[in-house]
Amino acid sequence: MEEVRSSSAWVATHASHVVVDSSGIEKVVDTIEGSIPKIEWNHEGIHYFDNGPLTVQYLFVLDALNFCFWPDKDLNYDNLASGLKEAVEKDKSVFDADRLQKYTGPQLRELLKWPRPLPLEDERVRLLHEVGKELERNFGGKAVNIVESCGKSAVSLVATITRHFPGFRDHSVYKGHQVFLYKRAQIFAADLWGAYKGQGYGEFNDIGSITIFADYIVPAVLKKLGVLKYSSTLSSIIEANNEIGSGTEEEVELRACSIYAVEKMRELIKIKSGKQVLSVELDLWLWSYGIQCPSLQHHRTLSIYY
Ligand SMILES: Nc1nc2c(c(CN[C@H]3C=C[C@H](O)[C@@H]3O)cn2[C@@H]2O[C@H](COP(=O)(O)O)[C@@H](O)[C@H]2O)c(=O)[nH]1
Repeated sequence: MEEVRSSSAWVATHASHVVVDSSGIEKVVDTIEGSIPKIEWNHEGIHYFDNGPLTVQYLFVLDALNFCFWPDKDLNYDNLASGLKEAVEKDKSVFDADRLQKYTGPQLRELLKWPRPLPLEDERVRLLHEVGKELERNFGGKAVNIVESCGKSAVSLVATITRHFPGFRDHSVYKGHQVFLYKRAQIFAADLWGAYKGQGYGEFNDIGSITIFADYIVPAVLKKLGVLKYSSTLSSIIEANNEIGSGTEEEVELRACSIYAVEKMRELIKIKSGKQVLSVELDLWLWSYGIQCPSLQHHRTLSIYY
């Protein structure tokens, strides 16, 4: 996504709280020598997959809710993915557009078998309603129709989703510049690509244009790897587990500098080893590395975007 790459680059070159350290990038590239460990999509089989259109509906609902687990220390992505998987295995109509428009908080909790209110529960329910309503209004109720309308282009899939679904329109205005991050729209394309192994509904001729998904894990991993350097103020906010506001300079810089840093890593890998590594592959490696470091301290922002 050109606007994601170029607006993230603008942030990185005007940042005041986060620095992208090129020697840190050099070190990481040297250690992986252009061959990142191949992480299998659908680790531990937590995702629903039937090789058909219902999987597309499942992934779209999953990525509509794929954000902000950290306020509940027991909740994580796997709970969401496997909870939705069990729900749809039990009742194939559970993600029908008309039903998505009616769920309440308690019903979503019941669906996920979560014993207490979910973080940002009202927003999660509102976003389900938004998805159901727009799917019904414009896509015959089926997410597969969005995929089929994008002519095997991940860029046009992301553009269509961010145009029609405000909840996926992950952007900020930073120092007077609009910055596009599009984390959940891009990860939907990547999840399709991963689930269907680049075939069928996962076939994209431009998957290379997808950037990493600027969540709260990847910036922390890049900091741990010495690729990102934080100001002392920012470091102490994160170490103290204090919240960082959505849309603040600090938050935007953490996310945008992560995107920019990985694009730089990609370029350096190409120069050093001639290998064309995808940001999606780098992301999966960085994210998997992150969720295996229980001590990893990530920034805490209440966001519906990641
Ligand atoms: N950058 C990036 N961020 C990702 C994912 C995924 C899962 N992707 C699936 C696709 C292939 C794999 O097999 C995965 O199963 C979730 N997240 C984000 O992490 C956070 C959840 O963290 P925690 O609270 O610890 O569970 C939350 O913001 C969530 O949106 C990813 O791949 N990349």
